[in-house]
Amino acid sequence: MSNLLNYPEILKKAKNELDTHIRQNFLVDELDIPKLPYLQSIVNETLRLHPAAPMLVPHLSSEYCTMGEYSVPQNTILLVNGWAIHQDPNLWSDPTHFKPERFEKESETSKLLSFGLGRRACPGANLAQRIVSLTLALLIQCFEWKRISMEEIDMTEGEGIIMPEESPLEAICQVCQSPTIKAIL
Ligand code: HEM
Repeated sequence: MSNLLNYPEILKKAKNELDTHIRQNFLVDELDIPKLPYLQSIVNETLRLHPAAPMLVPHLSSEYCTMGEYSVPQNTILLVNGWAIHQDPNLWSDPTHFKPERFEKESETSKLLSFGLGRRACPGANLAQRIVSLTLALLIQCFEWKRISMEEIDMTEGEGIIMPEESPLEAICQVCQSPTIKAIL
């Protein structure tokens, strides 16, 4: 939501996608998510710039191995800096910019490490993506969002093994004008 409040044109585009694909006076449902590629791109771009697990989960080498030019002895703790990989200018164009459109190119999604890769990748990835997408879709569909002032939302990262914002988000949200949605809420 913080990024969407800093980029109102992206929020508007997501709202238009919802208005186009969801029948008037119906709440968006989990089954609608595949019809909302722009919303999914917003979720991907958020996980790229602000990965919930920026260093993934520590791994331990069960035997001697090599990684690129490095020799890794047995029983070494290995950390993957997903956050840095997600901002590598050799992999992403304009990497520090919040730009969901980059995921219109399907190959971009395969570069994401938000849920890890391989045998120990997150088994909850599918569930997490569905829940996050549905929650965001409902927040956009049901409320009009505004910043509390003209100032941009401060995106400074806080400390911790997950990636919080340093200052909690404060925003204005008003129930949207649709009578059906008003009645449901
Ligand atoms: C946005 C939400 C989530 C994110 C960003 C996330 C991210 C991750 C990451 C990065 C890893 C480590 C992968 C690696 O080191 O290669 C992981 C592991 C794991 N995640 Fe998630 N996760 C999320 C939600 C969930 C949910 C909803 C569940 C369960 C329902 C779950 C269960 C697990 C488990 C059990 C592991 C350990 C897998 C293993 O070591 O074999 N996660 N997750």
